[in-house]
Amino acid sequence: MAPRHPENLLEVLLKQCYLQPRCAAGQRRPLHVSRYTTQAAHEYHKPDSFAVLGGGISGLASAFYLSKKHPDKKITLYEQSSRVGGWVQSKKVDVGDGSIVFEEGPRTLRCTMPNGMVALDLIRQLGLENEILRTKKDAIAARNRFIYYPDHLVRVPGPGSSFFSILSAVIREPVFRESFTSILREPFKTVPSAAGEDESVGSFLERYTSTVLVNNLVSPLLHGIYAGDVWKLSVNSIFPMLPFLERTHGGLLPGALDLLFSSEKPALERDTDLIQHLLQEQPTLRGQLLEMKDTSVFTLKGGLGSLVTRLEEVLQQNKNVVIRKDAQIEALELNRTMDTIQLTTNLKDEPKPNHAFAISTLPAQTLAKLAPELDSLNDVHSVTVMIVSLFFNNPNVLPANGFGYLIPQSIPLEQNPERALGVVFDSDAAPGVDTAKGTKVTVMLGGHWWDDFSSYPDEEEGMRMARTVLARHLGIVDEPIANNVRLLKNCLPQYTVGHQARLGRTHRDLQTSFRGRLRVAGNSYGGVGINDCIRSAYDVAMLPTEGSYFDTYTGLNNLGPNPQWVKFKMVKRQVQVNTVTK
Ligand SMILES: C=Cc1c2[nH]c(c1C)Cc1[nH]c(c(CCC(=O)O)c1C)Cc1[nH]c(c(C)c1CCC(=O)O)Cc1[nH]c(c(C)c1C=C)C2
Repeated sequence: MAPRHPENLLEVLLKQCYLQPRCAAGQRRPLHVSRYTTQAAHEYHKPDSFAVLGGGISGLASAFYLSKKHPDKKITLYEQSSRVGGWVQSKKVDVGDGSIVFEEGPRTLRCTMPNGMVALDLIRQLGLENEILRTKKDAIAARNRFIYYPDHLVRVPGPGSSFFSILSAVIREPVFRESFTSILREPFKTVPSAAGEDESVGSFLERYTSTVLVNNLVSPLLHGIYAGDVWKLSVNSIFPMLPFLERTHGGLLPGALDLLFSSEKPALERDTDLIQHLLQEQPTLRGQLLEMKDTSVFTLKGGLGSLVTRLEEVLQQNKNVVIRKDAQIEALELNRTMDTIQLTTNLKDEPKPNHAFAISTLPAQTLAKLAPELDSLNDVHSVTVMIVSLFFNNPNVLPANGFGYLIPQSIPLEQNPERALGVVFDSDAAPGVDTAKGTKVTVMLGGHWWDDFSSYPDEEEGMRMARTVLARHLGIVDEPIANNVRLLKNCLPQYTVGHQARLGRTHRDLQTSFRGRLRVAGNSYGGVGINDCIRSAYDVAMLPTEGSYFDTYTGLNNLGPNPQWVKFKMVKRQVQVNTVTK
């Protein structure tokens, strides 16, 4: 399956860029007029102070980038709770012979291009590069990934697997056998020519394969990223390369073959722009990326919570940045006379702050409540996940080692009454975080399975469910010596069919109703991972805050339907970005 971002291709680009001191600039649009460096034609508005709404990773990163780009401006970050960091939180627990870190949200970062590049650069700017703990590409967690089907762990063959091991897996394992024979049962299926309409990932891939294959092999992947339903998530938003190849080649197969063998490779223009920009701005990033080339995923000493803790520290050291915790935004509107963003808050000393412009990193539906003009955002709903982590003092409690496993949608609920999505083998996936000897695992429950639920299990019930899953699936009946349960209510936005059209409408609504004074960033729009959030913060904060184009920037400029594609061509080890393909 094609990755969401053409990582391999971009890795090639980067490697070439490392080798060449100067990356060939795109012919289509010279770098000096890229969206990151566009200069105002004339100044007509002098921003005074800026607001950032929401203190999760996107809000903190937005405030950080704004403070770098506008060192003389006052920036106020408003966070409704008493702590910043949002879903990113690490809890250290001492157990007898050492300590363990429970991640209450995301647990690792990946060096994918280009968003991972921005995250890595942020880590460097925060002075955290020596805190990085890597899981190498040849580590057991990177090599062993499992699906649970129908009643046992099945190893998914990876890129290095031999033809015979794949063949033997297909013959032996029902999950593969049923998937592939189901395609053979539907050999004369007609694949309608692409109408350009968005559809679900499931329905797109079903046209080329089968319902059984989608349920068995694709749904678990989307459980692990979005905790979402493969039949509802949008193919245009999640795997944009697939419909692009279908559209431009009249089918997925010719498109995939072309991708494999052609010297010109497609990529989203917004991504190639960013790569070129970052490599020019931060020359040392090349070396850092090279150092990470053997890394599958990484975390930080103390867990990913160290990232938000450090961001908060750095912001607090900046006298121009104010972090207001326990600050509830009650209303948000454009003050048409002053051309500013007028907030109404619960703050006694600052009930009606006025800002030259604001970046909202609030969840889409929360923003839609504050700004009814942005009603398309009401449809970006989120799912709830319960994260149950358990630590056993037996270092060999797992029947197999690896990243962990995901549970496909094809497992009927009678066989998955706990509605588990998957289990992460944390001790393998992120080794080196804990000093205590033992095994740490995390059971993820809920997601789209809980869509219609009006209430969720409490901590005790969650723990009972997780232990039942571990006993049934892995035979683990040991008593954990430490545990942690966290309910993440509405933590993962769902990019369902029509997501990009919604973003297109929101972009226009932001322009007409807020004239560029309100921009958006965060996980509701262009990606749900930490890398995506940091990239969205970078994008939105780097846009000009004054000038003739100011009114048109919303943070969604390049995220709507019909994104711009470019083609790379390698010429004498340099990269040319020169062909635009619609
Ligand atoms: C709250 C739980 C989350 C689930 N998915 C995400 C979160 C925060 C976001 C996410 N997870 C992954 C990606 C892809 C990019 C990547 O870093 O590889 C994204 C955007 C992959 C992933 N899924 C799981 C792990 C350990 C990873 C690696 C990165 C990470 O730590 O997030 C496990 C996992 N995540 C979720 C489930 C249900 C699950 C099950 C085993 C939901």
